[in-house]
Amino acid sequence: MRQRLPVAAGRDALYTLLRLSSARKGLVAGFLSCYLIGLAATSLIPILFGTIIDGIGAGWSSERLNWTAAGIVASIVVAAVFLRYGSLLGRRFGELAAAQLRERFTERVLRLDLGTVEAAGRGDLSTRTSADIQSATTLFHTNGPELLSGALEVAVIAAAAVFVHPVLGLGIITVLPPLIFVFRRYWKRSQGVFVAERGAMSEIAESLGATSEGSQTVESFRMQEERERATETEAGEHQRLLRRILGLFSWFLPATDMSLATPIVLVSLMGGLWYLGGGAITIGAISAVAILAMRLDGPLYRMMNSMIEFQQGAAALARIEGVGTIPETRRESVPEGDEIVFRNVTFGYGDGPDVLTDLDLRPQKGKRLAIVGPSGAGKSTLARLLAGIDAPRKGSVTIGGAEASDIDTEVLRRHLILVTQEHYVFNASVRDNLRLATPEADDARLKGALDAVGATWIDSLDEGLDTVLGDGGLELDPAEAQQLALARVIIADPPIVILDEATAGIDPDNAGGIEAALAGALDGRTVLAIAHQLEAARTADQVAVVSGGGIAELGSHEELVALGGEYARLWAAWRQEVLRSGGPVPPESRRARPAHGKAVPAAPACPPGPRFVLSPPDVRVIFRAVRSSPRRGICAFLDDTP
Ligand SMILES: Nc1ncnc2c1ncn2[C@@H]1O[C@H](COP(=O)(O)OP(=O)(O)OP(=O)(O)O)[C@@H](O)[C@H]1O
Repeated sequence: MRQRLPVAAGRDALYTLLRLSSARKGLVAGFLSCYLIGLAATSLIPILFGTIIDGIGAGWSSERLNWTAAGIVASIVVAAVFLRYGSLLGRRFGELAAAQLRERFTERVLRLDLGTVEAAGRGDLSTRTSADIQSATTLFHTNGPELLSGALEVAVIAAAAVFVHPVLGLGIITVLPPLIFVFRRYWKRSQGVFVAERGAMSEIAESLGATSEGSQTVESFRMQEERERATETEAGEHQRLLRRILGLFSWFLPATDMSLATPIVLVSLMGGLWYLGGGAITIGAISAVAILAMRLDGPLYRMMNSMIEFQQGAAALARIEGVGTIPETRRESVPEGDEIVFRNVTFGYGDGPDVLTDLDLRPQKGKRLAIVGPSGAGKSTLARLLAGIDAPRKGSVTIGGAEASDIDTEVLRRHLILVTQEHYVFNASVRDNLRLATPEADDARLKGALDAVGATWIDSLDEGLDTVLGDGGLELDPAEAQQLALARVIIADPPIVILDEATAGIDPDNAGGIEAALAGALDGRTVLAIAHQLEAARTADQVAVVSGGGIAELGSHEELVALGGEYARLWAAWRQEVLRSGGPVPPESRRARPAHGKAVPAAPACPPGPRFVLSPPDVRVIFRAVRSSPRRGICAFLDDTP
């Protein structure tokens, strides 16, 4: 059951908006002052225009009329300069506030418990880190300033109209109560729908991500239709919400249109009747107030147009702020040393059954421990517990005496690195990607680490370590990305390394060599290598077999093969599999041994061609064949399992 990340309440999002604004009081004050001066200047234009009309009627001198006209030109210039500068300040404020929002969000996300992220699903977090951040950023540098400047313009126009003629000016103000009513009603009804719409976007991202990541499984299990149906359901829900938003717009827009038409009709009617009735009003005043009423359209339409994006931004901001409401798990323990102890560990996921039960394990310090076992036995779970991602239900997993799940994340990272099959390549140079954990590492160290993991592709890059990776740069394939991650581990050089199928994405013919090189580079570190490729187990100092919820066997490769238990069976099965698939063969098999156990000279390297798995009764016959016909291209690997 997925547990979506929380969404902050609307007032919390508003509070963030105000807090980010108050952090840049100078810019906000500059923006508001410039806008006010600019808007006052624009409002002066119709007032002066009305004055000219009345002045002509009153027989003003041409000099006086010219000066008034010059006042209009000056107002235009002042308005242009101040509004432009105000807009620049608004955007500058928006960019800075958005940058601060992004930084705060990144910090919060990095502090999140991996378990929380996993429970929410990646789509939720990735939509918040991409589309939501984008929308919230637009809120700060475009829609927010537009709405604010629009509201200011409406206020200044209304004030100017009241200044020209208090009674007619009230005609303009009549637009405000119905508009505020319509806006409020619309906002109340729509904001929840906008938040739901963003959530539906996350679901689609989650679904598409799962389908593309698991494409092989989808194909293998013929799940295409099921996945299509799931995506269609989520897209259908998203469409339904978009229709609701359009439905809300279908009454909001006509209602605001009607409200907008009211003042101009009212002002013309009132002014005309008043003038014709011989009231104390001039044509100039009526013209000025009518022009001001007409100018209301501009800011109000601008505000309406920004509304959808503003609401999407506000919904996005509530989702971003929601991440900050997740209580932070305090991790305060500090390990003393690097000794690892699993003691009576019982663990299961969520409410599910126990995966591990009363497991005890004490890996030897500075040695390489291979963890093997059947699929689903709990090997990766063991790694997650040691990496502090999950805490055991019972018992303890300690590093240097401190509970792994309670060690401060920064401290834990210095002690331990977990390398899985998932590697993220940052949109930065190879050098920056490698130096993430160790900023002080020099180029020689970076190159040495790349060599150790067989990343020869670096030599073919014209710009070497300066080559930019990711979007717009060099796209690494999964195996190369994995090599980069392994090189990063060598550079970071932590005392404990967990390799969870870390070479699984690399071509099997090279994986063995890389594992060996990696083992050399990590010599003296405590390495827990979870291995499907049992070749890694053969070369490890110790092998632990995870089975039945605990450690079923523990010992060296030779000891466990001699024991003839679960490991011996796994080893035999793996070799059979390797032989069948024509992959790299474990060294013991390369040396053919007759039934009485006397070693024979190693067979020459095999050319590509058909391979056969032989059962023990065939051994002698084939031996003779290989010895007597070495040039016939027969290449035999003898299965020496009992
Ligand atoms: N996040 C999870 N939520 C629920 N169950 C999980 C989760 N991860 C693993 N499991 C279950 O826990 C059990 C142990 O899984 P784990 O991945 O540790 O096994 P494994 O030995 O590493 O398997 P494999 O060799 O196939 O990777 C399995 O039954 C698996 O389905």
